[in-house]
Amino acid sequence: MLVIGLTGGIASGKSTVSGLLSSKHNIPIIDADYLARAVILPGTRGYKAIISHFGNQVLKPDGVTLDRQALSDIVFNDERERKALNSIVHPAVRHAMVWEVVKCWLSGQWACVLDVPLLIEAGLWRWVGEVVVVYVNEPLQLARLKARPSPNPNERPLSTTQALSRIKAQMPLTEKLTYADHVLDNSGTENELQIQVDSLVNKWKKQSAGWTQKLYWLVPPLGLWAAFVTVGVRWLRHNRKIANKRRGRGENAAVESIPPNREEVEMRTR
Ligand SMILES: CC(C)(COP(=O)(O)OP(=O)(O)OC[C@H]1O[C@@H](n2cnc3c(N)ncnc32)[C@H](O)[C@@H]1O)[C@@H](O)C(=O)NCCC(=O)NCCS
Ligand SMILES: Nc1ncnc2c1ncn2[C@@H]1O[C@H](COP(=O)(O)OP(=O)(O)OP(=O)(O)O)[C@@H](O)[C@H]1O
Repeated sequence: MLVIGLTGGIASGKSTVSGLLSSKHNIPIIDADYLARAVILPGTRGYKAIISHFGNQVLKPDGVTLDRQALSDIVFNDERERKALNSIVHPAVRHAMVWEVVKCWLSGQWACVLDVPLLIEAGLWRWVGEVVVVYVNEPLQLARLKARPSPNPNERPLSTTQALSRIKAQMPLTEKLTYADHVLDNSGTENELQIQVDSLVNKWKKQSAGWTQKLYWLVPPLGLWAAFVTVGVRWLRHNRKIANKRRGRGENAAVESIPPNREEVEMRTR
């Protein structure tokens, strides 16, 4: 089974891509944001740890529900507090994710997607077969983040300062590109994004169509061996990229691997 790690920057379009992968191509999605919510619901160990660390200031007036906005204001403005929250939530999310992958494998899926905003930062990129980064430049990212409707209608849209502090809480997207096996450039329309997604899925389908995939499923030790080889090759390839980057070549190569966005094309042709 092909385990695909899908990442990007905040509001770069990961959910839009995973929506396409799920609805159009029927690929199961394991959504880290969803799991991160589930592991801190009232009564869970995560919930108790959050209250014990952050206190009642992160509770709504009902005294039970977590006030996500209040928690965001703290963690997106203070790296130490963000690390504290991560250390509560991330182990539980990782645990839940492993189970979801096992369930996909047992049900005979040919692929599954881990939609994880912090795939690179948390080191999970090492454990997937393919890393896909959804890319937009920062001005477009900021504009889309501010324009995105909040799931809670009572919440005000993010200010520029709030939006920037969320963007800065993650590794710069250009740096994430150095980890990518595939880059989806989301600077254009959703239709243009869909064309890139379709072509990537076709490539994966061809790659997974052979008898070896069926053999790996039927003979689990072989499947495990193939997974170890994939992970080992990924580490070696990335170390080589980093070594090239240190020699001053790799970073440009990664950035050049994405198509120029519309504004850049317009500027170049002016
Ligand atoms: C801070 C919280 C309460 C904000 O909740 P809110 O509903 O406003 O946002 P939501 O959960 O939908 O996250 C939106 C986006 O913010 C970014 N983000 C969330 N948490 C983090 C973090 N710790 N560091 C960097 N970026 C983050 C991601 O890109 C995510 O997709 C929540 O995101 C949270 O519990 N974060 C810690 C867990 C985490 O790291 N989640 C990311 C996936 S594991
Ligand atoms: N090609 C596009 N053109 C215009 N708007 C887009 C495009 N792709 C995504 N959007 C919009 O940008 C916003 C962010 O997209 P999306 O929610 O998919 O990003 P995300 O990377 O999943 O964000 P997060 O990390 O916060 O979960 C959404 O409002 C979405 O509708």
